[in-house]
Amino acid sequence: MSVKAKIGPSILNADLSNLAAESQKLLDNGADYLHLDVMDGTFVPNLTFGHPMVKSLRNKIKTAFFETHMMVQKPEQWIEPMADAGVNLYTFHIEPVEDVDKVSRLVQEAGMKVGLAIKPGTKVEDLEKFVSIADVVLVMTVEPGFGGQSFMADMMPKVEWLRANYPNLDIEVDGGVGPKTIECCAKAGANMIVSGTAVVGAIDQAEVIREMRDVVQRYTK
Ligand SMILES: O=C(CO)[C@@H](O)[C@H](O)COP(=O)(O)O
Ligand SMILES: [Fe+2]
Repeated sequence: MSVKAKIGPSILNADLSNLAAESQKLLDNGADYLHLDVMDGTFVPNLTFGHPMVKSLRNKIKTAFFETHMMVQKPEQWIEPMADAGVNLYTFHIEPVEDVDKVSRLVQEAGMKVGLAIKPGTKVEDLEKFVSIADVVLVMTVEPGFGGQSFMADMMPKVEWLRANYPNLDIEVDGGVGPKTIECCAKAGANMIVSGTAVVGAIDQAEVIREMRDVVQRYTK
């Protein structure tokens, strides 16, 4: 296996009125990348922010790696604006998309890496046919839409299956991940860890990030 352990805090439950400072604090505390949750109120029953907010954040934070987790019904609609906003990794859900290959190509042509996400109810086999075009696959460990939910350990067989079949693939987990659930994710084979509440709400963010990275590193060696 030659994948790197990376911790990407989700800023969903941070103080969004103070997004740049909250994001910079996470980076200063050791975050490897920022996970920006974009929700359109249709694909999921919640609404967050779009490319204008991401672009404003990019103006303040020049070099960090930005992932947008696109919980939207029409991911093809936001490719150009998100590329223009300075997004590095454009992760979209395959469920509402008719032609995943085509949308992935458009993401690449716009200069971003491709992330493909599945909801808890989606079989890993549905993702398998697109793995070759993906830079990252995201296995959701909660129903998308809200931060602060409980981790679904029953999603781990999907991660195990992906790791067994794709030793060098970047496999991300998202939802309810923190110090209590990290071992389970790392053991299954996840190497990109999204963590919202557990990191953002921590008294010592640096310690929580370090602790989770250490656990993942033990399994990625
Ligand atoms: O995409 C989502 C939720 O839909 C996530 O990124 C969560 O927002 C992560 O937050 P926690 O579950 O870690 O609090
Ligand atoms: Fe997310």
